[in-house]
Amino acid sequence: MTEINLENHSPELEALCNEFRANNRISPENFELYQVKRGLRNPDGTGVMAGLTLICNVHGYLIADGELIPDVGKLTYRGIDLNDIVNGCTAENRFGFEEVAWLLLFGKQPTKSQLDNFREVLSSCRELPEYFAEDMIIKAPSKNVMNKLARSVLALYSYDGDPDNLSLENNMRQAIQLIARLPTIMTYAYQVKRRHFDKKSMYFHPLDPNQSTAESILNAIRPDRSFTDEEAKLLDICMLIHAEHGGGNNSTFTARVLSSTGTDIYSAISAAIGSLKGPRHGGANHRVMTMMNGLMEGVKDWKDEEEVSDYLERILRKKVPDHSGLIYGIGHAVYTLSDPRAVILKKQACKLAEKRGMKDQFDLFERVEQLAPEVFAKVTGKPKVMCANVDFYSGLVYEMLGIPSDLYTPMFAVSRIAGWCAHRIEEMETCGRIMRPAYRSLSKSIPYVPIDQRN
Ligand SMILES: CC(=O)SCCNC(=O)CCNC(=O)[C@H](O)C(C)(C)COP(=O)(O)OP(=O)(O)OC[C@H]1O[C@@H](n2cnc3c(N)ncnc32)[C@H](O)[C@@H]1OP(=O)(O)O
Ligand SMILES: O=C([O-])CC(=O)C(=O)O
Repeated sequence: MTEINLENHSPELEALCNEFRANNRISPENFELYQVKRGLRNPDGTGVMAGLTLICNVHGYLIADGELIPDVGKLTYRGIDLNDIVNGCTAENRFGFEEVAWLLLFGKQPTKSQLDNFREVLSSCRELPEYFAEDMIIKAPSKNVMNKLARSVLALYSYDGDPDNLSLENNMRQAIQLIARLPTIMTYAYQVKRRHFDKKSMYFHPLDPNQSTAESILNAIRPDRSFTDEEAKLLDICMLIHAEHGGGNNSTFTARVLSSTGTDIYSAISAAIGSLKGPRHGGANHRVMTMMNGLMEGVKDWKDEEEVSDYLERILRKKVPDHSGLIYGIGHAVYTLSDPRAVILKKQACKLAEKRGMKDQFDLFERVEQLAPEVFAKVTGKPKVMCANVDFYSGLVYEMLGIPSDLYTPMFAVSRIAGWCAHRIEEMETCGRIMRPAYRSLSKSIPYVPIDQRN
């Protein structure tokens, strides 16, 4: 008997893959033929309507006479414009992430005393269960912090005295604890990754209960624990604009799909983290920076639009690593003319770049944002209104804030957990039916062949 060598590119593995290729072709025309909504998208690109929500609205286009008309993007949390939340918190010079988490979970802006109370509860829940860090994080390091977040969230099930109780009260307790603990898990996982894989020092600074979530993250990742109020407030803005994006984004939908089965919160949230890690979703913020670093090296004159366009064309033609053919940070399933979060981040990135002497880098990002749609149209022959999405400028802001690249996508997760929890609870409290779409089968009936008659 030949042993199967499972090493990458081994002839045996290649033979197995060829077996798969020979028996698993579905031609793209079949999607149209059977009216299957590839990617759960209608023929005009809009999403298939899969649910009702009170939590958020994502507006990116208008429909007039059955035609999709591109529009300026608008994002509202519980009916309130995201820009107004950011401007309100900035004008009052206070942190906003905790307030947004309350708004998303409970449906109304908190009063001052409700907010003070909620902040205290969150900070009292930040510590991890006894021996959790030792057993789940330090003893089993992961190269990837998102992977460690997902595994840790799943492991929290075993530390919960009542993990499968689906009452609103229990879901709410678990949600609040998860929102508070995920940043702690993230910073511990990062320290362990640094020590184990990067051979650098690892430090676990004590938590300070008086700090906001953004401050506690900076406290945990800076070797000397120092940061300015301005830096913490900017990180807080980054967190609140990533906190929620409707029920249809892939990770939130994942959390809702799992929740619709009646599974526990830890299973649903760890699956959502796995979804967010993907480079077409939250993982794009990390890929944007890798892509831009490649572009900075590959383009001699950053101001030369032709040279930048040529490089973007090479990306789309899959000639540049990672050979995905994607210009990361550009395009969106809903937004057309603009993603309001990218607009906010761009403004912050520009301000910070001027201060940090990184204006040339910022200008190059802006050039890519402007050129990408026309290069896309040239290469695909399909003109498309596309804009920078939330992931385009976030990595640049994080880099200028001294946040390590290992934490770009995890920062998204520790923010979005507020939205995931709100949607899980909404799914369980207001829907109550298992999600179960259909797949059209293209297989034909064939007879079973006894093993000694097969060739
Ligand atoms: C937090 C977030 O998730 S924000 C999004 C983060 N992701 C990225 O930045 C990755 C780059 N962008 C993309 O891949 C896409 O624009 C997505 C995933 C965001 C949206 O994808 P879709 O909803 O399928 O976009 P849309 O319907 O406009 O796409 C039409 C076609 O253009 C392609 N396309 C869209 N954007 C890009 C891009 N930036 N680079 C290359 N091709 C693109 C799509 O892959 C799709 O190709 P297909 O017809 O061969 O399947
Ligand atoms: O809505 C989407 O498809 C992706 C997105 O921007 C998000 O989840 O923030």
